[in-house]
Amino acid sequence: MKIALFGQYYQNNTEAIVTKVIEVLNNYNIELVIEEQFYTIISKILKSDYKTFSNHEELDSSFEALISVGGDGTILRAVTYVRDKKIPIVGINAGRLGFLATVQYDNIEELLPKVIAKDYLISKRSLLSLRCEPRNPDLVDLNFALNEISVSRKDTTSMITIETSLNGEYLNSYWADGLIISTPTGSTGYSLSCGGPVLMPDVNSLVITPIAPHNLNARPLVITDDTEIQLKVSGREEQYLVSLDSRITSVTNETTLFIKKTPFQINMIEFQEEGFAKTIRKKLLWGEDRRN
Ligand SMILES: NC(=O)c1ccc[n+]([C@@H]2O[C@H](COP(=O)([O-])OP(=O)(O)OC[C@H]3O[C@@H](n4cnc5c(N)ncnc54)[C@H](O)[C@@H]3O)[C@@H](O)[C@H]2O)c1
Ligand SMILES: Nc1ncnc2c1ncn2[C@@H]1O[C@H](COP(=O)(O)OP(=O)(O)OP(=O)(O)O)[C@@H](O)[C@H]1O
Repeated sequence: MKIALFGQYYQNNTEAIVTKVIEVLNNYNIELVIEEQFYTIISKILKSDYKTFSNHEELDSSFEALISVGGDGTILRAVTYVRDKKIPIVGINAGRLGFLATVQYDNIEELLPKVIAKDYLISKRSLLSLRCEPRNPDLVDLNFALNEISVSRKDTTSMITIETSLNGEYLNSYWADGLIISTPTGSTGYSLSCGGPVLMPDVNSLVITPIAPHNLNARPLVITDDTEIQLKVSGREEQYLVSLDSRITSVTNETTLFIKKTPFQINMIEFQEEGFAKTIRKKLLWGEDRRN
């Protein structure tokens, strides 16, 4: 059995986490294949040599899982390796919030054997893809997002106007700092900070959330996830920013954006004892209100 390991940083707890992961996998004779740059930064703590991978083409369905060591940002990056290959992803939280990275250091010994035994649930996560007209060379390869695709103003304090249509039907022109098109997974990220609703991860919906809209009646809107969203941005500056999760690029005002669900989903490993409801209580602190 083969498992991939991915991370981006080496900090205080990296050694403890990686050592524990290797110890558990060794006990089960699992072949570990480590992402090349992560391998370089953790090589000083490794006691043997490992095979590496350096791009998405080197991962395939022969991998039983990918372990991401870090925070949510690291999981978002891990997704760019996994893409449509269906390799289940499990995140060990070495960061701050770790909303998507649900395994804590103390649970590694208990939960990793469950990954090996496939004793887990798969939470299927939808993603968004972006098509630009005219074509944008920056957005040819990595044109998908697990959390959200957003547009926002660039090099100006002026608002932008985002003319928005759904399946070709005009919806609204948002006059705002920007607009977020969020997946259910992303609903607890940027969209939530801008007043959007929390969606359960498996609902077939997307959320359109304006960022600081000056049309005060503009509110976050939940739409079905088979909708194609078309955006046309105008503003004082020639360019605006488009983000796909943590990645960002500049786009000119003449560009029309078409956003829709990708044909593939990401398989997130979910343990019975660490479901979404528990994550909301723990990480969004819903459980802290003890009045009832
Ligand atoms: N004002 C905001 O809340 C804001 C602004 C920009 C980006 N973001 C989020 O950050 C993501 C990019 O992550 P990064 O690490 O590059 O940026 P970052 O370093 O600014 O971290 C963003 C924070 O958002 C949290 N986060 C990310 N995805 C989440 C999710 N699905 N549910 C709950 N929390 C989540 C992370 O744990 C982290 O604490 C974006 O996809 C976006 O959702 C949030
Ligand atoms: N492999 C790692 N080992 C130790 N610490 C890490 C590792 N990866 C990430 N961290 C710590 O977590 C921080 C955040 O990591 P990352 O960018 O993956 O997540 P994030 O998007 O900021 O989300 P979160 O709030 O969940 O940490 C890093 O700055 C670092 O302090």
